[in-house]
Amino acid sequence: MDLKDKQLSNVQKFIKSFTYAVAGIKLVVKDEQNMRIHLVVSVVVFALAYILAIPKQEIIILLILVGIMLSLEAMNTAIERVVDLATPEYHPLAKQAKDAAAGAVLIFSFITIIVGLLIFLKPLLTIIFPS
Ligand SMILES: Nc1ncnc2c1ncn2[C@@H]1O[C@H](COP(=O)(O)OP(=O)(O)OP(=O)(O)O)[C@@H](O)[C@H]1O
Repeated sequence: MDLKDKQLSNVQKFIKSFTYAVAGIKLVVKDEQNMRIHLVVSVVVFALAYILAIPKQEIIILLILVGIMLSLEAMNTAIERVVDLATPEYHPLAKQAKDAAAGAVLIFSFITIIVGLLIFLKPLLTIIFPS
């Protein structure tokens, strides 16, 4: 195998991994209502940011938060699936694993809401109550 073939197979490997990851995203969006809710909220947040002309630095913060939020939701789904695979019947450890994963999503949701309020509250109030 020459260098070109080796590079090609690395590219093919990368494309394969990318395809699997996209399939994972499709699955989470299709199967998980929470993920769809997060996606809709994200679209609304960025539309609002555009309408209110939120500064670029704050848009970047929102992008990071939304990215982490959606990734956490996908990771939560992965944990749920693995737990179901390992323990189809009731088990206290299965409950702890699922509850902890859901807790991780909830913690980050609270943080995102607080940051969202800090970013949006003032511009929204200025529009609602112009002085
Ligand atoms: N095998 C199990 N053993 C013990 N408790 C479980 C088990 N499976 C689920 N639970 C409990 O039920 C809760 C809900 O679990 P479930 O798998 O339905 O997740 P969910 O949060 O409803 O996710 P989904 O987004 O898929 O609806 C878990 O957080 C956990 O407390």
